[in-house]
Amino acid sequence: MAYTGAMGAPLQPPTTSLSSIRQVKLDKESELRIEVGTETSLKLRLLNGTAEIFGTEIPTEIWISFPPGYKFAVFTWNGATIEMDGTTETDYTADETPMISYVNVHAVLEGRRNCAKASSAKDPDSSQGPRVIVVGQSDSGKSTLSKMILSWAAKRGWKPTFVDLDIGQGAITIPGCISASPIEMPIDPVEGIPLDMALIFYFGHATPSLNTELYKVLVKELAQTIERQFAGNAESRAAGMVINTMGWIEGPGYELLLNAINTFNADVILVIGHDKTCSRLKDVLKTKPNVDVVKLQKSGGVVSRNHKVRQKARNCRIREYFYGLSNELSPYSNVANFSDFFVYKIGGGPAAPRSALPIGAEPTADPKRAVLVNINRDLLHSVLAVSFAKEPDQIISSNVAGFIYITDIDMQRKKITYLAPSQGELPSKYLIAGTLTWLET
Ligand SMILES: Nc1ncnc2c1ncn2[C@@H]1O[C@H](COP(=O)(O)OP(=O)(O)OP(=O)(O)O)[C@@H](O)[C@H]1O
Repeated sequence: MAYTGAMGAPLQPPTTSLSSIRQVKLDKESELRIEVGTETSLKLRLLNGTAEIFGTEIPTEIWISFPPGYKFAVFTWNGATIEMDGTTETDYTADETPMISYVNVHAVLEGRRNCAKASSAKDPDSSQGPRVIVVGQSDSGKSTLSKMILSWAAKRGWKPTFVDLDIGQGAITIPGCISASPIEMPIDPVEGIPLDMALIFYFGHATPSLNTELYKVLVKELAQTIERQFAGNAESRAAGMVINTMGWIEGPGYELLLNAINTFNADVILVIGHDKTCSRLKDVLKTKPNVDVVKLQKSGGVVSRNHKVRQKARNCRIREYFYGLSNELSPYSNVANFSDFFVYKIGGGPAAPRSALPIGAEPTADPKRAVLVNINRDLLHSVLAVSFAKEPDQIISSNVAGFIYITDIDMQRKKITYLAPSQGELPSKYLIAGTLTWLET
């Protein structure tokens, strides 16, 4: 059967695919929730009105490209028309969102930053802006809320510090890291956070249970470094920080959460949609009158990701580090001798010599000890961090310059082939290995 339209012009057969160019009109305080199709990217632009993606306003008339699988929402405070070109897995509009409560939090934080700015820099307490920590189960929208309140603050001219303690996904850099970065501009919804000012410590695993002691040590190192930066920079101090945490909030995960709250001296705890954790935290922190525990509603748009999707997201993040979001980066493949590097793993080796232990006691592995490992094919496909340490005993307390990816180990010629973001010698010969691997596809 042939299709003909007005004036007898042929029409395309009807299709069930959502791949055509189409417009969506959004009423005020509503959002368009989108999951980009898994195969191709989606282009989107704002035709009229105003709209933002996770706290960052989008420009009018400019097409923005979103990679396959990307999940996001375009929210409007006052109404907007959006145009999309490409395939989506799903897209729908929602007028019930927790955005008003989120922006109210932003307003309170803004007030505290202003008070901090107006105080004498000599008073370390009153000149300190809010230290916010965002808590919730996996897929409760913690990273999204963190980015939103950071972007709203940056839009008002503040330069708050983003602290990412979520080693599972990595909102600043690759997974397996504890990191921080000042946010000087609203966060680009696609490109994310520039790495040039990031302070990164490498934990080396995507789950904290593999070495909780090391996790705590790195949290402390990062907190102390930020504390020193705040001491010399009144502007950053007044802007405060927003800390994104892991979704592990039960058992040892809860202990790590309390440890993070105390280590960073957090004074605003935002709990997304988890009554039990909220009341537990209120109870345990009631002796600290300056700490506010605030429960916030989870957005109905937050997408749950199963283990496989999370693993895929981790791989994408590592790929993005080396190749960029749309293959715009060209990493270098380098070959080095085994003797050019010292590869350390943290955790292992005896905690104390047997002679120092009571009779009959067995030495246990020290989770905070950097142990030199032999280079062998076990390291194939590992992601190693390049430490800034000058000496081996500084490895655990040093941040890292970046990462390399081991693509070949030649045991006979004693050569390593690795991918690095740039050409030439690495900034250090001390490398840190964990369990983080990547299979380049
Ligand atoms: N309103 C929304 N509409 C559509 N997608 C959303 C919305 N809010 C968040 N998302 C998406 O849902 C996913 C999960 O959100 P997010 O990463 O913020 O959760 P999380 O609690 O930080 O998860 P995790 O603990 O696993 O890191 C992300 O892909 C995010 O882009």
